[in-house]
Amino acid sequence: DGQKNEQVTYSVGIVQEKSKKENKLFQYSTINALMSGQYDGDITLDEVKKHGDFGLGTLNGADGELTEIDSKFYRFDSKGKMTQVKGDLKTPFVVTTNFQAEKTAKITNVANTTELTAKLLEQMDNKNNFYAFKMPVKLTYLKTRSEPKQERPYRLLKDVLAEQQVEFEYKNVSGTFVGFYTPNYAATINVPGFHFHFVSDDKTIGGHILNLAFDEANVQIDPITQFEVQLPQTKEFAEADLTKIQLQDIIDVEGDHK
Ligand SMILES: C[C@@H](O)[C@](C)(O)C(=O)O
Ligand SMILES: [Zn+2]
Repeated sequence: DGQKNEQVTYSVGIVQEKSKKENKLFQYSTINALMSGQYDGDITLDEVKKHGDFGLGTLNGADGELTEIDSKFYRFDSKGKMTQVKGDLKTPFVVTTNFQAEKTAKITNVANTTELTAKLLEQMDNKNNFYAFKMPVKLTYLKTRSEPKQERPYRLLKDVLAEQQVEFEYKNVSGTFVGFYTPNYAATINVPGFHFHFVSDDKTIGGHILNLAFDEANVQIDPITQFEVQLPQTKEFAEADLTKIQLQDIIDVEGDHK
């Protein structure tokens, strides 16, 4: 009958509502506690990564600089060695978020962290939010620090870093820049202003960024509108006087003052 057999197919697409990340920064302990010498936390990295896949901090004993990318944790130690660390290690201070870029911005001709922070501020619509920044970048210059594992009785972080901070300088290093911004009103909770760590693509170079330079990169920007602080339930934390840390002490510890 010449009836054309039409093959009719229906494809049923289940529209997956893109799961809106809860847009939260999770942190364990506070920067004031870390600055006060609270170097032994009671949370493991496996527990931390339940709260986020992107972050930074340190390990118990202030044993090096910790950076989290895609839920993997890397320690850059005071000998300049980077290792991926196991999830059963504990941390006294860490911040993490499930990174989700709201926008990406091209940044060019950055000669130092001062210029970088100015360019990042230009991209921030609300400076009373927290922010996370993720930036694959080829750094033409990188200066980082780390510090050795501390022994009890623990000293203030500013004294540890003043005497034992080890600085490293590199040229032409490609990797991932991990940055956070905390509004000054939260300065006793987290590092006020900007806090930058780095992990090279070959996982050999990183740490806490003291200075950097690069020609061009696209920074992914994640405004964060909630933050959750898990307080250590250690005896030392319960007995610590966390009111003695001065804002200037934190600024001095975080930046490059050479
Ligand atoms: C270990 C510290 O150097 C830390 C947490 O990276 C920081 O306060 O910058
Ligand atoms: Zn740091």
